[in-house]
Amino acid sequence: MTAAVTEVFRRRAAPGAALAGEAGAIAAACHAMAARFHAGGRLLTFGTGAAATDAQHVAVEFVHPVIVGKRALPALSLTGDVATLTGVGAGAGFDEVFAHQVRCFGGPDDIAFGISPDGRCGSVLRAMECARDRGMLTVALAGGDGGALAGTVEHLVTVPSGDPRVVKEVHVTAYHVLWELVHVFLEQPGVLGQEVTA
Ligand SMILES: O=C(CO)[C@@H](O)[C@H](O)[C@H](O)[C@H](O)COP(=O)(O)O
Repeated sequence: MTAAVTEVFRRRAAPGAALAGEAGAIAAACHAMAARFHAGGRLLTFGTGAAATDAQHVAVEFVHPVIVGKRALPALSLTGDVATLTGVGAGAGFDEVFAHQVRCFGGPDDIAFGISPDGRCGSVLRAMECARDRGMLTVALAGGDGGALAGTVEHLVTVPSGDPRVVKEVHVTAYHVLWELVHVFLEQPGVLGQEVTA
């Protein structure tokens, strides 16, 4: 293999290892998400570009688990309705496309789950501000230092890479891990009121 090919594979080694430093943040996020589901809350997911379909992937993992026998949990992606996205975008600007839906659908027991590889996506940030104002739990996946999301959400999981391709690839692993750990906590409701440590 040429050095260039080797380098491409080196950057993609072990997504789980890339998240090792985030274990505590992931566990805390899942514990808080499980508590919201236990209380009857729902998950609203969003992101732009490739993260829009990641948001849909996250929602279907919860609504229709790929692991047979796991409980279905209420989740809705805010990225799939073209009429709403284009209507709100044209009328209020693209930064409002998720915030408007959060205001319509989000309640205080719910969870806002945003994905932005650079942590600076305006529509994700606006939605998180609205979600926080409504008392929703705010959880985000980002990359690098987390960008502006770092100061905006309660639970941030960030992939320590400056390469957006690697960040996006590791995000898939991150949200599968998040889904799995939410179920671990939900299956032991006694731990939902306790402090969680990694
Ligand atoms: O998502 C893709 C393609 O992978 C891009 O086309 C797109 O411009 C951006 O990366 C996405 O909109 C994500 O942006 P951001 O959340 O990192 O600001």
